[in-house]
Amino acid sequence: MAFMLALDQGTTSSRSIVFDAQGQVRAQAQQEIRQHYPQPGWVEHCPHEIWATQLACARQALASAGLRAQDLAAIGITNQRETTLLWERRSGAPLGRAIVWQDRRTSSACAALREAGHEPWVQGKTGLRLDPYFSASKIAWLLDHTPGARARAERGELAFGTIDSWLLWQLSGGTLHATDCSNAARTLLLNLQTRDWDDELLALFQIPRALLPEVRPSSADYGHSQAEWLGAPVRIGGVAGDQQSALFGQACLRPGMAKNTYGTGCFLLMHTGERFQHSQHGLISTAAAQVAHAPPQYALEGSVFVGGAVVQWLRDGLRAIDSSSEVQALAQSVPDAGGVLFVPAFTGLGAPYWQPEARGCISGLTRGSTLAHIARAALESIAFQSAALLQAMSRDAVAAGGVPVSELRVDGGACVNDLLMQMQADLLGIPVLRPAVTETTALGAAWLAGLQAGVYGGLEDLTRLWRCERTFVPTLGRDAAAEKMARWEHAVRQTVAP
Ligand SMILES: Nc1ncnc2c1ncn2[C@@H]1O[C@H](COP(=O)(O)OP(=O)(O)O)[C@@H](O)[C@H]1O
Ligand SMILES: O=P(O)(O)OC[C@H](O)CO
Repeated sequence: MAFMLALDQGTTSSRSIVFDAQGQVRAQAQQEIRQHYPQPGWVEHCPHEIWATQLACARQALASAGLRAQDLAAIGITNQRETTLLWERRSGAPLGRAIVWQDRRTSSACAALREAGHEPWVQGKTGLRLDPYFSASKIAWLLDHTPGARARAERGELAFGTIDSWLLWQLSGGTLHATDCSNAARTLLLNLQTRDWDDELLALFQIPRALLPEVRPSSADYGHSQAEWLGAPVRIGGVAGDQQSALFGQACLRPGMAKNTYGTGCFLLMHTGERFQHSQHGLISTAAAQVAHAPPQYALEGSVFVGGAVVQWLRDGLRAIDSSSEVQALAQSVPDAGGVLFVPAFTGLGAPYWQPEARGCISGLTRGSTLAHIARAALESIAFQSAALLQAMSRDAVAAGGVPVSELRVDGGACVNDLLMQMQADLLGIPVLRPAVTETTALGAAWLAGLQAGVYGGLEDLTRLWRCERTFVPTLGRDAAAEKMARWEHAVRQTVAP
């Protein structure tokens, strides 16, 4: 029996999961990582802690599975994307902490580039917006605020990496400086069509090419881990950003197939095939995971900033529940939200609205409104925001000559909530499919690695392995769903400052 070890380095924790060739979880381990908030709007991670926790989890998962390194066919890496760090090539020492994707310190630098009219051509090449979310402005910030860094970068003494590159560097004992196309596509420096770093983008952000890792496909040869880490060298065969990895792990491998991950935020991705497609509806374009020697694949992506986090707010802010899992019972204690609408625009609204100044709003309250109605409206808000994204994707798909999305595959911590999943199916009017293995992010990395190692013959094998645990079928009439969406859109407009 072949086994794969997935390293899943996320924003709040490092996890490692051992999968068998059938895609079943054999063992897993997880450790939280510390969040550093040195100033308002800044978020940092310690690179040493990321590596130490990831390695400890890998060892622990392997031991709990009762396996040795020799039993592993390959390692796959998946990671929080965009998070940026620099290190010294000679010593491997990081130049300070990593700047996390959520960090907004480069907002004004990005605004200045937008005001100077650069966004259209940057979007044309990268599929992205000029936003501090992506890596480029973070790299420039580090070069400008770390004494001597810019000159050292130009001399080729420093390396830039997203978290995948950092883990590869560590695993290879400082011999491999590489990334995969799905991570590189989130830097604002990769030309999505040539799949190479782009000189005009490098010039715009004033980033020396000597800093950058080599870009490889997601399922490809990444060498072997050093024997000291797991007891013997293990082939590294897969690397992908966590959302593209989840799209792969959901076996969304053909144009029009889509997945939504319901975590703190929600990340919706739709495969668009071999075509780099620009959104007409406020979504971003990105590279999907790519298999070596196969054509590049693309996806459209949209994210909801406050998804499961609205349930955390019910718990910690309102103290309406003691744990997230209690929200379903509270929301189900009433037949509907009683006219209450909750737009959780705590930190503005992302795609397809792009309203950074919007703030949260609970409307439609009456004398009869209760916490249960608010809890139900909170759950509905996750479904409404996701539905708005999926509808935008379907419109883009149709505009490109394709067909609307016909089913939605789901994962993430909040997908266990049956009520939420039913609300989602009702609003969308398409089936919502929850897989038997909901660890799809790690599974995607394991599959990418397994493909490279020859555990699987091709993508058809993976399509066959994907199993549905439960399908939520829409029960609401389309007119009623449209009316609900219209009320939601009206409530969204109320959150935007006049
Ligand atoms: N039963 C539930 N119903 C609704 N939301 C839930 C439920 N259980 C967990 N959540 C939410 O899911 C989120 C955690 O999901 P997870 O995938 O672990 O997030 P992340 O990877 O973003 O840290 C939290 O925001 C939590 O409030
Ligand atoms: O760490 P996660 O799973 O919340 O994912 C973070 C995303 O990759 C950010 O783009």
